[in-house]
Amino acid sequence: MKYLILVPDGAGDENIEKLEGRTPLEAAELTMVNQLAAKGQVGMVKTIPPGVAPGSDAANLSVMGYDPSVYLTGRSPLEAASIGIDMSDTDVAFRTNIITLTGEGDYEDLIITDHSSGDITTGEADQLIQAVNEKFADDKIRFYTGVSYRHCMIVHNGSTDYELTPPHDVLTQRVGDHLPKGEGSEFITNMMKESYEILKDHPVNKDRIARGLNPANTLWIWGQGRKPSLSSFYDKYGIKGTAISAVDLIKGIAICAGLNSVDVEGATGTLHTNFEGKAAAAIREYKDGKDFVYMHLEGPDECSHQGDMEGKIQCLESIDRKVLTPIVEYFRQAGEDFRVLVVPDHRTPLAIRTHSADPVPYVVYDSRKELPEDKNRQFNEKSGAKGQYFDSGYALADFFFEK
Ligand SMILES: O=C(O)[C@H](O)COP(=O)(O)O
Repeated sequence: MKYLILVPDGAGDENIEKLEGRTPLEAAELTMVNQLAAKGQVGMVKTIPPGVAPGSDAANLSVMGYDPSVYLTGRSPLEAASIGIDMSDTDVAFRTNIITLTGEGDYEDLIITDHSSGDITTGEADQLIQAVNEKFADDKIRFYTGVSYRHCMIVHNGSTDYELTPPHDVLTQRVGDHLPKGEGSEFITNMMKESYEILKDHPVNKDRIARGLNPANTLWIWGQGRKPSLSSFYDKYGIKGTAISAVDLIKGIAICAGLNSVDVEGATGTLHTNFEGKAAAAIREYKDGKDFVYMHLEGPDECSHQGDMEGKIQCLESIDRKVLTPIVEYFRQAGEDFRVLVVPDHRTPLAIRTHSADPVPYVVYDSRKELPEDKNRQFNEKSGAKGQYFDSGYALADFFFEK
């Protein structure tokens, strides 16, 4: 028996007037997932518990079977595990985006324009992180390079008691309206402000500007937390698995849960990721004896943050055609019994360009127990609303992995 959980990050959305009232999941040509839906179960699941911020940290923990209210200590500590940072119990990890600010005048009057600095390459970002460490690193603070615009700051004997804002939640807004708050947060604000002076004229950014790309001209610090402690996935479900993702968050969750994590060349976390390479990596894992693959694709979420509706639909179609289809075809050709769960981790409505905690649709298909075909059963919000509702991602995971 083989299991696949495929997560198109942020794929959930709202009815869109430009799509004649359809959602991107309805408008996209999703041949394979809707073929599975027609002979499988479709419903809705609330991946974000009440009172928890709707981020991919909480949502993917939930879908993987872990209650975020219990296990989530913060986003950055999970990413730190993937980066290879051995956090002590007194360390605090802070997610450190390098973002694009635009405008003139005081730092506080600049505009938060791009949380991803135009999907800056990791190689470029690493040069900027080196410059940041030259300025700020000491025996208490150090920055570590992650993936693209996503990095990590470790503070030894740090505090987590600050109110910090994810930059993708406040795009197009004024810096001064979203600076860190809380006792002792001044050191974070000062680093963010000073980083602008270091980075805005850095050669990497002069080159990016010359190429018409968004510069990565300031640090934006958030997502803080202490070292996580997840129970073993194998102890929970009795199967061995692998996570395949471009981003440290998913790799980190997998590592903390005792799952394998596989890197794929050309996996970028964007609309232009190596879809085929990710599918091929999953098939290799199954051939190598793994029972389960957690396949995460960040692209739909990033398109939503950029307000790119066409890109989101294109990304959803690529995931269906270039990732899900070859894996299902492998199962069928290999004569494997298989069970597939396709579920967004959360909604990222294009209208707000950030996450919402509203329920998302799921498809569960089991090759051993096909339902009578009903082509009205589809992978989207309207069809899902007619099916079984799960009040948590981990309840859905328990259902999905039940023997
Ligand atoms: O900062 C990031 O990695 C993403 O923009 C945040 O969105 P996510 O929580 O859906 O990954």
